Amino acid sequence: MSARGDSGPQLVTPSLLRDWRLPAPGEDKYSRGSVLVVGGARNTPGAALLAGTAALRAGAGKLTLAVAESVAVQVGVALPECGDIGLPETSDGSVTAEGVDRISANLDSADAILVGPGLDDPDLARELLEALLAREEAAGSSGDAAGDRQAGGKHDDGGPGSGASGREGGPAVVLDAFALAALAELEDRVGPWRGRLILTPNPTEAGILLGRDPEDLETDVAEIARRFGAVVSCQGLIARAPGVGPEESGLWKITTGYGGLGTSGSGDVLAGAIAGVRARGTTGAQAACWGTHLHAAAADRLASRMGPLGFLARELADELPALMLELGT
Ligand SMILES: NC(=O)C1=CN([C@@H]2O[C@H](COP(=O)(O)OP(=O)(O)OC[C@H]3O[C@@H](n4cnc5c(N)ncnc54)[C@H](O)[C@@H]3O)[C@@H](O)[C@H]2O)[C@@H](O)CC1
Ligand SMILES: Nc1ncnc2c1ncn2[C@@H]1O[C@H](COP(=O)(O)OP(=O)(O)O)[C@@H](O)[C@H]1O
Repeated sequence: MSARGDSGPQLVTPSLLRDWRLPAPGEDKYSRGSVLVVGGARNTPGAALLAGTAALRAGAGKLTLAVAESVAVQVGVALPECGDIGLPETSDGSVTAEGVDRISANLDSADAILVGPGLDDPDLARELLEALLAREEAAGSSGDAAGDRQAGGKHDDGGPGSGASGREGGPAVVLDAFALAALAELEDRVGPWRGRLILTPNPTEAGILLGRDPEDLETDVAEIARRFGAVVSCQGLIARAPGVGPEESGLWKITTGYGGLGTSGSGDVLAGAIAGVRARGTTGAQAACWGTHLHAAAADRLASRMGPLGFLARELADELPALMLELGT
């Protein structure tokens, strides 16, 4: 099914989502997938909490938050449903790349890894991504499990009606916030993640990925997807790169949401919701379309109850289960 006709992007309507059903809940938390969030500097632990909460509200079965060690205990208490891991940090509380060893087992077992919410240092974020990519490159060259997954993995990222599972190609990698600025500097090293990368830039971050100011967002989001071999969700537009799915490319647009979504922490909730849906076994495009719709529909719902401004990002996450129920999944 072509996602983009001559008239532009395919609209993500409730009826399209009903035809593009989420995986059945399965028997236990393991069948609903696990999410690892890497972020949460000492000054911004809330971003990791918001993202993790959204992942669970979107139905993910297990959650681990890897955050600066000075705030890890508090994060674990604030969200008792998560496992938490303390990462090495600078004297300012910024997470450093040395922590990758501490999350090695989680990187191997997670279905979706979300990097970025609450990272606060551009240089350290780049070093963290470099360390994660180096680990992938080493796994690929030694032919171990992770490398086999990449080599043999299938990235059948079909559109509505596709029964493709997103798990077979290895863990999805969702990047947000400072991890996006870091990725812009690592374009030539992104190979191991191509086909399982999801990017959630706001328009500022889209400009950083493009290396110029955005002009026409439909064209620009598709360009970012193509350059990074990714699915991209930006301001209600979702693009899938050629080669990520069985079709050339795809472009979708959500029909819900408005400027009230621009509230502190909203982007963290969006990234977490997409990671949560992806971990359940969807494809990248399905996760991005579903997560972006749910995030925006949650804002519409809150606005109708509370008014157009003043709702909190964490309240967006709380709306997700009922919205999924209404869509029959
Ligand atoms: N409750 C919380 O703890 C919250 C934490 N947040 C976190 O705060 C951090 C900043 O997010 P904002 O949306 O305020 O980002 P900004 O509006 O400061 O910047 C937008 C983007 O520009 C890039 N950027 C910013 N400064 C840069 C620099 N010096 N060098 C290179 N690139 C740079 C990054 O990609 C960043 O995401 C993120 O980690 C985000 O997750 C926010 O999401 C708000 C809520
Ligand atoms: N007018 C709008 N239409 C659709 N989505 C919007 C609109 N304004 C904001 N959003 C969504 O809200 C998100 C806000 O995220 P962001 O600005 O990154 O928040 P934060 O960094 O504080 O978490 C955007 O990424 C976008 O998905």
